Amino acid sequence: MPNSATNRTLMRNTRKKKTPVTLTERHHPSANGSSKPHTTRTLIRRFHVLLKRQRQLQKNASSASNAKELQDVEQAIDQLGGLAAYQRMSSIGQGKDRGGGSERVLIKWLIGMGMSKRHDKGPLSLLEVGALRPDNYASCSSWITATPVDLRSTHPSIIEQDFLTMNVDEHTERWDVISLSLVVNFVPDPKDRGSFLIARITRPHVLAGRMLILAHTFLRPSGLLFLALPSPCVENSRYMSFERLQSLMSTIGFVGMETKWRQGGKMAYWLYRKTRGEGTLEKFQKKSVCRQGARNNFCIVLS
Ligand SMILES: C[S@@+](CC[C@H](N)C(=O)[O-])C[C@H]1O[C@@H](n2cnc3c(N)ncnc32)[C@H](O)[C@@H]1O
Repeated sequence: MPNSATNRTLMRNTRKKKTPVTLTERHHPSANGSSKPHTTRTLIRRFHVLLKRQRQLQKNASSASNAKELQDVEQAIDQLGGLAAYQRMSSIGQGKDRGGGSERVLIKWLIGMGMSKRHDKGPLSLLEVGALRPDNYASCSSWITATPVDLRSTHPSIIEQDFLTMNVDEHTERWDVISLSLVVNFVPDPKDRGSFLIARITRPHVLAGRMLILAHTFLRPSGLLFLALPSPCVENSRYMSFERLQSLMSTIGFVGMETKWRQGGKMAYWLYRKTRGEGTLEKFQKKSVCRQGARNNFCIVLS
């Protein structure tokens, strides 16, 4: 069960005290930018395009033309404010005035499953990976003890930690719930990653698969995984579909409990329960085309 020792152990190894980004980056041009939904979305989209191009160019940075373009792309990312500005924009997008963040979907599902009333078992320990706000679960503090972590902390209460480098011995079967909301589709620049080893793996689809497998390892038996992705990742990807995702998840060892999405919508959400993996990972070790035509390239590979 969650306790302050959980947080203390994590913090002892990894935590760096951070000044809230709202204080440190007030000087940056994008810090005072408009928070109109349109502006926010446009900036987030621009970030995605630049980050994707950056990854493509990094694969062959030894060619002179690529190196030059890479420099330009990195300059453009810096001009937008880098990961800090991207996080700020995503955080604005999560605001209550925009319908709130994904945590509202998870909380509703957990309440529906009776999790807010299991008084004898104590509060649920929830690891929130990719947390932009420290208090997403504050309204449920009597039955959820949340531990927010992010690659780049934007608040002193958010632990600065790469999920992919969390200590496996320490975290195996430790968590009741893990939230991966808009994280599996987001693989930032290697220089934003703490670990050199992980930094060398730049293939986002491999990191995405690794996150899901780690989440399975870190959950208690029958623990719950909350996954949120932009709908196009499954609705309009060359390499991913709802069927393939379901098959991949049951291979890792997740059984679907809840799903929420609508055709042409922005977001898709799933709640899975940890179970035993079925079959072998082999089928998911390589990209496999699900749809032809002009599609996005979102993909998850289990290696
Ligand atoms: C698009 S934001 C999503 C924020 C929020 N969870 C939401 O649903 O709106 C993605 C966040 O995930 C974080 N992130 C990505 N990979 C991560 C990793 N391996 N470990 C921890 N945080 C990670 C990024 O730093 C970024 O702040």
